[in-house]
This record gives sequence, structure tokens and C-alpha cells, in this order.
Amino acid sequence: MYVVNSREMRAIDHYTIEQIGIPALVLMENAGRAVAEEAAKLAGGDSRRFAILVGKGNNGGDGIVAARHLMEFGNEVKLIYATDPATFEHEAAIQRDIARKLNIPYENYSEGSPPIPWRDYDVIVDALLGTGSRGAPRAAYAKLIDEANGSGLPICSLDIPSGLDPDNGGVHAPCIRASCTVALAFSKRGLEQQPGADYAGRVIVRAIGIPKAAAEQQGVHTFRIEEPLLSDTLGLRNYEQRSSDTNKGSFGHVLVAAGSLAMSGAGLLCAKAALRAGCGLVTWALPESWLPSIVGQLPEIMLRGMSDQGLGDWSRITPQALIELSEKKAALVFGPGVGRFTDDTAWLRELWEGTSCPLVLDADALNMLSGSSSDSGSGGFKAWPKRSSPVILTPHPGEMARLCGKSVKDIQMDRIATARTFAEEHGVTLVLKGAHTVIASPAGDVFINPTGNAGMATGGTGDVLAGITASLLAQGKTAIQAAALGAYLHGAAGDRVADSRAYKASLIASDIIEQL
Ligand SMILES: NC(=O)C1=CN([C@@H]2O[C@H](COP(=O)(O)OP(=O)(O)OC[C@H]3O[C@@H](n4cnc5c(N)ncnc54)[C@H](OP(=O)(O)O)[C@@H]3O)[C@@H](O)[C@H]2O)[C@@H](O)CC1
Ligand SMILES: [K+]
Repeated sequence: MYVVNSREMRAIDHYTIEQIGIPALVLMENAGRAVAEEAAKLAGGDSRRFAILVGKGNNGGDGIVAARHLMEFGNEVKLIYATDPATFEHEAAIQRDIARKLNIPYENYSEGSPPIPWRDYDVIVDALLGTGSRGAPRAAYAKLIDEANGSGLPICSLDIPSGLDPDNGGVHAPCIRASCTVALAFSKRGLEQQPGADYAGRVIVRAIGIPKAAAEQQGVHTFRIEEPLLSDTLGLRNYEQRSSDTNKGSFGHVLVAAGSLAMSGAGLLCAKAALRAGCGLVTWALPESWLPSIVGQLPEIMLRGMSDQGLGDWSRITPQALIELSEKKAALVFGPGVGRFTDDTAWLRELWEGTSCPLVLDADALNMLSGSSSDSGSGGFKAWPKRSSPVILTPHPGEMARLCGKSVKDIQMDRIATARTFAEEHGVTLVLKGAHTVIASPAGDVFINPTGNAGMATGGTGDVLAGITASLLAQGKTAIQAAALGAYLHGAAGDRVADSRAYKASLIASDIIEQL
């Protein structure tokens, strides 16, 4: 499903109205009707009392239409205007006049108004500010938002919660805390990123007559991952279907290079997740001195001890040894639990240049790459030679901050833009982890993953994701397919674990592997 920013939405509206010829009033009627239906569902029955908070723009116009339909459904409604309705223009002014002729009750609210008697209402519809909103809500808008949040009533926001930045998910003070948000035509970027996603409540996207072709025509290339999208946009139709005439050699051999004595579990989780995600074979390359302690733990996985001079870590293992082992492998994942060592950035560069299979870099491998970026004058790993096969990087916000030389706060402020820019500039597929994981391709396509839960913020879940992603690559998926499907399946498995437990936060990383 398309996810748009306010500029794209304006262009899509304009194209639909001017080029396709669907009148703005028709779109507004469809929008108001859709919101009325969803608000009525939230209210849970007939004859409920709705306060409709109305701003001066088209969001307010949609709200007046919603009021009309709610009244038609048998409810009581009252319009509360945050700006003198005499100043309304265009479609909003037309809706204001219709409401007057229908004697829909209203009041003009201003900064000096006494508090609204909220006990006279059951549900609030928030139609103050939509995608035309700029900056923190001002004057009467701000006061009304504070009052509505303090009322204790369920709030249905129209398009976005008023006070939300529609483009990056940041929230101004104050911002409506909605029970549900009815996004019109397409989801908005602000609804798909934190903290906006929390303020929006349940997001329901409703069609209002704007054709999908309009988004395509305007070049929108940000999507939320969902089952139809996996098949339509990512070309993953029947991604689980296999021919019956196959063998383990048909589904790729993953090489996992991970783990050190202190963090052997990272390698174990990564290798096991790779196998569980469907590839034919997994070899786990690990420092040889502690290999004996692993024997028998993962009977399905082949172990390869790497000569480590008895240290138990990667500091004495040569990149050449791993390069040789990677020959004929369908994917290599490097990084989970490997730690840092002297000259590891140069070590990683040798691996980068010497291997020809698709590469997934996670955890400490990402910190090695950051070492390259901080190496002044080298141009960072952007200047490393282009590889013939793809690279997927899977940073969490802290690792991303180091890769970009920015703060975590800067990264989190606009995850979509950060991920897209980085992927385009560095020619890699990027998986920026965290709530609503963002996956960006070198071509600039961005996919937002809706699956997953807060219980997954626990050690080892990243190692599992790296293993799943490499496994999908080995099975012949393209980098963007493997990265998007990997994040989706990882989160979906995590949601199944959470659903099956008495205490959702008790999820641990190996549970995810078992639910794949
Ligand atoms: N076009 C169409 O056909 C369709 C439109 N649709 C609907 O339109 C919505 C977008 O409508 P929009 O562009 O009119 O902007 P919207 O958010 O209602 O209000 C902006 C007004 O508020 C004001 N204002 C801004 N910031 C403020 C602040 N911080 N604090 C206080 N005031 C502030 C600002 O006025 P100003 O202060 O600049 O005079 C501006 O005039 C969209 O979300 C969807 O609901 C859909 O149904 C699809 C079809
Ligand atoms: K709104």
C-alpha cells in the first residue's frame, strides 16, 4: 500500500481533480462519508452524541460532511469551529453553508471560550488539521486539542491526528491522541513512524475515489508491506510455493560467519534462523578453539572451525580463509557477535572485495564500516569498489547513527528519508531496524514493515533477522525482496509468539525462530 507525504498527496489530489476530472466536492463527500462510517463503528451503536472539531481547511470540510452523514445515521452532532466559519473558503465554505441550511448545531470556539461540556458527548471527531498542517497547532486549535485529550472520550482523527507532522511522524505540542485515524486514499508517512503511529491509534485507510494510478503517476515509491504488496509490488507471488522435484541443493547454501567465545549465541541464533527460513544448507564458520563446545547443539548445521591461534575470536582469522570458504555459497552473513579487532575495517574491505556472493552485514560488521566512514579523507565505504552482487546492511538506530556520523535522535527524526538517502548514496539495501522497520533499496524504493512488537526489543532478535535475510537471498530472492520479506516474516513470527504467551514481554529470540 502506498504511503505518501503531504507534497505527494497535494500533487495526487491536484492530478485527480484537474487531469482525471473527479470534482473536489466528490472526493470530500466520499471522505466525509468514510469517516462517518468509521466514527459510528467506534461509537458502537445508534443515537450517540458526536462533537466534530472543525478547522478552516479541507480537513475541516471533510469533518462537516462526516457530521452530515452521522446525523443521517441517526446520531446527534455538534460542529465546533476552531476558526470563525465566516472566513472559510472554497469547498469548506460550501460545506459550512450546507450545514447551516440543514440546521446542524454549531458553536464558534475561540481561545477565550469556556471549556466544552464534554459529558454531553460520546465520541469526538478530530477534523482540525490535516496534511496542510504546518508547525505546532496555534491559538484555539491548541486549546481545543488539549481539552479533547483531557476529555477521556474516544477520538476518531480525520486523515491524521491534529498536531502530528504529516511527513516524519513527529508530534507537536499539543497533538491529538486518537483511538483511531481514518487515513484518506493512502496512508501518510507520519502515521507510519514513531511517535506518530502511537498517537494515531488504529489506522484505517479508506478509499475516496482517488485511483491508485494517480499515486503511480506522481512517482510515489514508499510502501507499507502487506500480503498483497508482497506479491504485487515486490513480485513475490506465491513466495512459499516450491516445485516438488527438488533437493537441498536447490535452495541455496548460506555461510554464516558469526560468534566469538563471549558471544557464541549470536552465531547459533543466526545459523539456526537461516536454516529455519528455508535455505537448503547452512555452514557456520566460527573460531576453532570453541567449536567443540558447539558440536551436537545444531545437528542440521555444518560447522567449520577457522584457525584462531587459540584466542576464540576473529582477530587472527584471515579474510582469505573466509573468502575461500564463501566460494559456491549462495549468501554470506557476517557480523553477529564477532566483536571488534585491530584493523578490522581493512579486514572487512578485503572480504568485501574478495567475495562474490550476496552479503548481509550486521552488528559489528556495521561498526567496522563506520570505521571506514570516520577515516578522514577516505570517502568512507562509499569509495570502496562496487560489488557485482548485492549487499544488505541491517543497522539498529545506534549503528545507523555511527554509519551516518549523526545522533540517534537525528536518525529517528525521519527514518524514511534517512534510510532512502543512505541506500541511494551507498548503493546498498538498507534495513533500518526498530518499531516500523524501514527497508530501502539503492533505487530509492522504501518499504515500511508493520509487523513486530515491543517484546522483540531483546538480545538476539537482530541475529535472527540477519540469518533469515541471508536465507531468503540464498533462495534466489533479490536483495529488496529478501530484506522486506525477511523483516515482515521476522515481525510476524514475533507477533505469533506474543499472542501465545501470558506475558508478551517474555519473548526471547529463539522463540521467533520456532514460530517461523
Ligand atoms: N484537496 C482535496 O480534494 C482533498 C483533501 N482532503 C482533505 O484535505 C486535507 C488537507 O487540506 P488542506 O490542504 O486544506 O489543509 P488542512 O490540513 O485542512 O488545513 C490547513 C489550514 O489550517 C491552517 N493551519 C495550518 N497549520 C496550522 C496550525 N499549526 N495551527 C493552526 N492552523 C493551521 C492553515 O491556515 P493558515 O493558518 O495558513 O491561514 C490552513 O489553511 C487532508 O488532510 C484531507 O483531510 C482529502 O479529503 C482528499 C481530497
Ligand atoms: K485531523
